[in-house]
Amino acid sequence: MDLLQVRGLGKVYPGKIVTRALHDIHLTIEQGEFVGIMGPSGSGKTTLLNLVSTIDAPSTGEVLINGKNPFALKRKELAAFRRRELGFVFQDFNLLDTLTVAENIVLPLTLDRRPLREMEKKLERIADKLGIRDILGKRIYEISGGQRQRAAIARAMIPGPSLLLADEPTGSLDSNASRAVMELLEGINRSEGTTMMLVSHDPLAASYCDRVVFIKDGMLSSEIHRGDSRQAFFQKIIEMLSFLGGNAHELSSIRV
Ligand SMILES: Nc1ncnc2c1ncn2[C@@H]1O[C@H](COP(=O)(O)OP(=O)(O)OP(=O)(O)O)[C@@H](O)[C@H]1O
Repeated sequence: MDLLQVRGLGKVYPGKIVTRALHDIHLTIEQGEFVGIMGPSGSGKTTLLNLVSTIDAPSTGEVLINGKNPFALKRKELAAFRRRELGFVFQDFNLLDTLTVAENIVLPLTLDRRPLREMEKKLERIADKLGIRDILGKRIYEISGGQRQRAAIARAMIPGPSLLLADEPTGSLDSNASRAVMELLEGINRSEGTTMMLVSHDPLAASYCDRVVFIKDGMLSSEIHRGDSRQAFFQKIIEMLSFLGGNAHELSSIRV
């Protein structure tokens, strides 16, 4: 079943200099698929993620999530749709520093006014899954970057979203923490069947996906599938990035 359908999507940013950031994008992501979006700086990756996540509205075309067009919803319905159907993971974690890990994780359920018992049960389950049970009482400033990202993933996953959207989730992490975070995302994708879309410059992170779609100059340029070997996929991703071009610094942080 198709979880995400992007049809003829385009985005033009108006202004003194008009920027056509995306042009006629067609992309389908199946239920349970883990898809990476890569491309040179300025190619339109974040714009695509912002349109799929309903943060920004398209200039042309449409986005369907579970067959529903979120842009057709009223403001309140859209807020509820976002809270229940979509999970977000960001490079800089977006956690509230003065709250505990547990308070941060249950925040989406608190906003949805879920019963306390349900929150506790879900918190326990997700904390076990992400290996952060022993830090639930700590405040965000007391934990490491890798632990912060795990807490952010737990917060994104606790409502049971249909689609998890991750924007450079390893961008602030060292290679060991990056690997651990990607293994967790891959594990959740496999065990919970959550569909995932990841935007990243990091070939290591992208190599955990089932498929990587490349964007260049606001258009889809190609896609490659993982197959059995993550190592071979990693190599293919690097070759494709070199082929597509971009700035040298984008490839300078490659971690094998
Ligand atoms: N709010 C905005 N207003 C005007 N132009 C924008 C806006 N956001 C992005 N752009 C432009 O749209 C194009 C695509 O930007 P986008 O951020 O989607 O690229 P990206 O692939 O995510 O880049 P990076 O890898 O550097 O994050 C760029 O030319 C950018 O300058």
